[in-house]
Amino acid sequence: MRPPDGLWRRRVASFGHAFRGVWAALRSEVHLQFHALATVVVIGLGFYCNLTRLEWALVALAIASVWAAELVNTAIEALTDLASPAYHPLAGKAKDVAAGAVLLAALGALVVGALVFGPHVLAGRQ
Ligand SMILES: Nc1ncnc2c1ncn2[C@@H]1O[C@H](COP(=O)(O)OP(=O)(O)OP(=O)(O)O)[C@@H](O)[C@H]1O
Repeated sequence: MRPPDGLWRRRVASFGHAFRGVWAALRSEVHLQFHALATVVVIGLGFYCNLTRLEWALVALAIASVWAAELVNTAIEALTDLASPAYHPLAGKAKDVAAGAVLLAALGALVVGALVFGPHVLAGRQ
């Protein structure tokens, strides 16, 4: 069923807000710029290694989870700085926990990268 026009406009606007958020974070966060570079390198390597569909799916999930964790971390950092510019143990906890989410996503991506690309690299050396 087709939603009313106003609903479509709101949905399109929501996408716009979301892309604006990604762009704003990308411009301000050096970590995200590094992720962008790493994403391009990994995708290039994926084509070079001729990954299977399942391998691409794992790599895509790993890339997306690191981006998602980094974006949430950026949002929590901004909110924490707004709510508590002065030192507060809870503000520190919020930032540390958010950073922990990025760390776990990055470790997971590292494992996926090693398991997916490792055999291709080893096969290439034989
Ligand atoms: N308002 C605060 N109150 C208490 N501790 C804080 C506060 N702000 C930052 N911290 C502590 O300092 C650490 C670093 O905070 P900071 O805001 O510099 O983030 P960061 O990890 O350097 O991220 P980025 O480099 O992306 O800005 C936090 O993880 C937290 O432990």
